[in-house]
Amino acid sequence: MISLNRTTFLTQMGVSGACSTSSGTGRRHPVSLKVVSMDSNGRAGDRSGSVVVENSTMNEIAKAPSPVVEVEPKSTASSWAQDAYVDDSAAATEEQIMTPWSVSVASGYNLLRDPRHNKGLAFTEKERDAHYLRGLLPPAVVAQNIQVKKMLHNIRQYQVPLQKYMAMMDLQERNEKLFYNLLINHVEELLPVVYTPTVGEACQKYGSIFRQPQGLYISLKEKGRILEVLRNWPEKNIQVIVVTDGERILGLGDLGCQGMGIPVGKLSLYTALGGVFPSACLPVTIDVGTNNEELLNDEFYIGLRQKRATGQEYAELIDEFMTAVKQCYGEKLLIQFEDFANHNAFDLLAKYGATHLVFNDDIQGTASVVLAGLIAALKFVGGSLADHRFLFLGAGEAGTGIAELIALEISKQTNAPMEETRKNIWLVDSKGLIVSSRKDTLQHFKKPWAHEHKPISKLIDAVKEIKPTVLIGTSGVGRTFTKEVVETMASINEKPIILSLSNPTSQSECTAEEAYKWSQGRAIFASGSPFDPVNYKGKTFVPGQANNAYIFPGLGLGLIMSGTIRVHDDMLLAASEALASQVTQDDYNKGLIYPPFTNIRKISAHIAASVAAKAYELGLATRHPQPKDLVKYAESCMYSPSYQNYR
Ligand SMILES: O=C([O-])CC(=O)C(=O)O
Ligand SMILES: [Mg+2]
Repeated sequence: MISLNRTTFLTQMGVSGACSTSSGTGRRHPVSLKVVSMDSNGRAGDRSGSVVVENSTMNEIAKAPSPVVEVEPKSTASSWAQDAYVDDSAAATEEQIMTPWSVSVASGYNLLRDPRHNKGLAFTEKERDAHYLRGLLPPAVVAQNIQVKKMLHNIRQYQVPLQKYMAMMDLQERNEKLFYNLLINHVEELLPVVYTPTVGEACQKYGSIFRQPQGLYISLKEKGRILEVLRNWPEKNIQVIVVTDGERILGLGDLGCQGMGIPVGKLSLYTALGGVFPSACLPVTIDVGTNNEELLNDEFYIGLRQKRATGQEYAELIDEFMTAVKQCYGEKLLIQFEDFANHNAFDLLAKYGATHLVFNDDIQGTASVVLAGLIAALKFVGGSLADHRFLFLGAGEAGTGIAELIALEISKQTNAPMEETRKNIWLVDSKGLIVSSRKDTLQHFKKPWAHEHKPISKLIDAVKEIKPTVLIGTSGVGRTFTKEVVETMASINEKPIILSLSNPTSQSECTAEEAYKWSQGRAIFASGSPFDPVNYKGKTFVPGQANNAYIFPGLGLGLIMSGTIRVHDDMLLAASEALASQVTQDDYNKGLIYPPFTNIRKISAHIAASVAAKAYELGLATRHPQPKDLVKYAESCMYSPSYQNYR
């Protein structure tokens, strides 16, 4: 048995940066980190996690007579994963509680139940010998591509999308590499299963389908000890957190604690589409209660059974969380806010934008993807953004976020001030057109859009009056782009741009079929949730999916790989331009304003490179020197779902 100083050990593992330059060809040991913790009564608990250690790193360990290696719990803590866990230091007093660590090579039964390292039947004969797996597996050795084929076959047997979702989640909990291999190589087919729209239904029924917990739950019960709770998570080198409080899950409203499906789903896309390592991703749900009566009365509900905490109680819990994650994971941790209600989302972004690397997917990610689609759509319809008139149904996070980014892009293109460029952009909310006479009663994020106009209460009248060239739905209310609305758009424009962005499919403002049929095949249409191609009068129309899934994985990778410490609007513009530039002539020929998801890893690498380049230009990147070829660098940073050889 040998001891390693923890700092040396972790540095050798490259855990302070997932973008290590490992060629991926080296042999690796599946290593489980084991934390033996004690509660205040001195009872021992046990949390295990795993890391893969490069062969060279493990040479010394390999010489050890036993596969169990203990890591010295005392260390000069300042360099342990750079910013992390600084209080566990040599200077700490005896009264200060610390976490004793040990590390062991995963083997035998435990290895088969460790999703990060399990390969199932793909373990080779040699690995079965070396890792005490003899007899624990049937004799057949099966290659990963055959495992993928089998899983795909099995998933296709399920008729019900939720069953497919559950099968995918089970796989993620059983064999992570296989899960990602399947998802990456069949992304068009499986994205709607692990993500929108099925994830919406999964959240609604999360309590009854709940098997293995995924992610970290932080509820009001944990107030005052969030730092401690974070330490229960088995991974220490976290680079991205997606956090929700479950109050506005997609267009489905308050799903409380059951919103966890969203951070889990978003982070699996961070890995599958953006190549961020799964071990670096942490899904979090903050449970402050729910106002959803149905859930409160549901015996299978998994969250706190109380009405939502608001005001100071809410703010204090969020603040404790934000402080704790920065203390634990450092300045370069990316925190993605997801599906918070409007009344918190803007304020949280404004508050923490100054102190943390934060990004609101619903405000900024959606804005960036829509702007990309519009830039691409101009190839069909001509003119510049400044020549168009925009009307939104929905003036929440997505609506005002998109509107603001369009105004910013026009302002950059024309040098006109934002107050001017906003004037061609109109928003309708539940009370009608947002106009100056409503200004006093408007929420602050709507005020910049209150232009001079007589009040109009109905969308159809606003369409007739404003005569938009682009109609964008972000209201979260389904079927609001009626036949009359679409027909009116088609009577005003030769090629009306119609975006039905609300999710999931049930909340879409209109279907793809309706958009094409009611516009006689002239609409340029995209939606937040996927729709199948539509045949109209013998022609096939392929609707694009204007979903923030195009943007956040690449944007996140760009921020992480450059060590960026703050998100800047110019990075969102750079992401939009990079995405738009990936639309090929072939895509245009099919009527697409977004490239297919099949090429998403390549697209994400381009987005990441553009975002990183902008971060370097703005002086916000901390990884120096700047890599020469940022696209290649982004690709080299990406997680591979292929199995690695274990010695
Ligand atoms: O999750 C999605 O599909 C897009 C999104 O952020 C939302 O609708 O809130
Ligand atoms: Mg969202």
